[in-house]
Amino acid sequence: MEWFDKHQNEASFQHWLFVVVLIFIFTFIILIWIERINPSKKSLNLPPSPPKLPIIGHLLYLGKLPHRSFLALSERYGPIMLLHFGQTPTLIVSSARICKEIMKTHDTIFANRPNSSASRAFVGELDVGFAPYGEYWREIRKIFVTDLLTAKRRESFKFVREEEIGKMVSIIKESCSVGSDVTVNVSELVATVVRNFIPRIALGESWGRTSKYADLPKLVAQNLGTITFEDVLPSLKWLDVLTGLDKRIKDVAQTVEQFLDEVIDDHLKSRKGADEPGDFVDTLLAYQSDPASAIDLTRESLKTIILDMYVGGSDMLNTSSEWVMTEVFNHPSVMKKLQNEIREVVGTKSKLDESDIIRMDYLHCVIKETLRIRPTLALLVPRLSSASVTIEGYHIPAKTRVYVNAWAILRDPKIWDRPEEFIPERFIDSPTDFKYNNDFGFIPFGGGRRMCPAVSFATNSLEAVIANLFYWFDWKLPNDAKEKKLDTTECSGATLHKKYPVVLVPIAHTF
Ligand code: HEM
Repeated sequence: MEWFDKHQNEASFQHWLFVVVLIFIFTFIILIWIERINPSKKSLNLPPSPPKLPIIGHLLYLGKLPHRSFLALSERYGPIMLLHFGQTPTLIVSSARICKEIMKTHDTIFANRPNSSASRAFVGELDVGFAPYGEYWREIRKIFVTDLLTAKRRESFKFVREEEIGKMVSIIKESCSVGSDVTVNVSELVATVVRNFIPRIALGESWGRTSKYADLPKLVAQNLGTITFEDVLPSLKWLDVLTGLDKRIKDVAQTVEQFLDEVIDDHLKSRKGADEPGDFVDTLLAYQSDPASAIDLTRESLKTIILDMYVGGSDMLNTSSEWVMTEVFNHPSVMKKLQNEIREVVGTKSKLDESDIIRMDYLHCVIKETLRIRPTLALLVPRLSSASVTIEGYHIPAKTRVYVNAWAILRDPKIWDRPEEFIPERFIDSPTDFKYNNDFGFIPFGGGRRMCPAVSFATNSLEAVIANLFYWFDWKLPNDAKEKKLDTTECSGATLHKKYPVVLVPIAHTF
């Protein structure tokens, strides 16, 4: 009897399972059919789109490295595609011609940013990166750019940068003196320079309190790149709670809040006079208390703008320095040529001044070529259309998210000769520049109104770190290295990180 009951139960369970699967398949087919015959969509000339699944849309096409998946898709569907991530319409742009339509012809329509669960938790729409296009964004971006550009501030960056890089050089020299095959983790050392340098210029403090919050920039950048259920399938947002994603983002946001509150309170306690040199927070506080200022800067706005400087600065600079080091090391003839240039320009001074760097033309080319072949933000920062618009005859609805696949454009064979090869020489005597690039083929810092406001600051910092690493030292792989080159595997995330750190043996150069 027991045996009969058990099998009766099993049979009934299998029966129900069969019915559930059948209903599921049936619903799926109906949804695909509805999607195909939807007349409202048929009448609009929307950009090409691969077949999509009900509910999740094209989510499966994202893959581990979306910039690579999108390039493969664009080879089939063209340089302008409309995908749906869950319910979110998303335009994927993979050619310079269409990028120009987005960033120049229709720049004001695409000058907004979409937000996400993470961006709402960290900055709302109050920082430079996520503020909607308009008066408020214009004003805070102006503060940001002005602060980065004033001669006084540039001098202070130079001084702090030289000091922090000097410490890195001393550490490497020490390890050279220990033995002939002692490795250094260059990624970690560069991260330390940046971790010390950015807080000093942004917050006016060095490795003190910030050590307690050492991982914050990385955590914020990682979480900003996270897609939650709420972002793509709002009706399933309860899954974010179930998977712990919601808590993870809230926890990081709370730590960010606590950190920035401490920073602001400390600055308020020791306010500087108008003519004393201050840091970025002082600039913001001075703006806040100036009755002639164009907008009211609340404490919340202040915090998010500081976060832009702190996180944007740290994560971007670390990642790009690692890639420069990797590409240069993996191309010995480039490394030799670069070292010759740096050592020739510095001469017998036995000190590398930042003013020397202006004369290092090949170094500028190396930085450009690295950011071409390894753009730190492979898909830039997404834009959002504020009205419907026609591009190349296609209807782009309002509120469409736009990803410009910079990674694809920067290796487009129609623009670049031998695009997969690392050839800094391509930039010698070339007018192609980060800021003035009218054909939109060279866009590692984006373009148009929302282009990165820190181009010069970022490239100057990168050049200073790299020039020192190749001036003072020759480099080789550890004796037990299995490969002859540094690994170039990429990691998924908003920023194009390297999967493995740069670990090399330094050899102090004898002058
Ligand atoms: C190698 C380093 C860097 C790269 C490759 C880079 C790249 C970018 C890109 C691609 C964008 C989006 C542009 C667009 O939508 O067209 C952007 C925006 C931005 N970047 Fe950078 N960036 C770097 C360093 C920095 C640094 C050091 C800071 C801060 C000190 C910074 C602050 C910002 C801000 C605030 C925005 C938002 C601008 C806006 O929406 O108006 N970036 N960056």
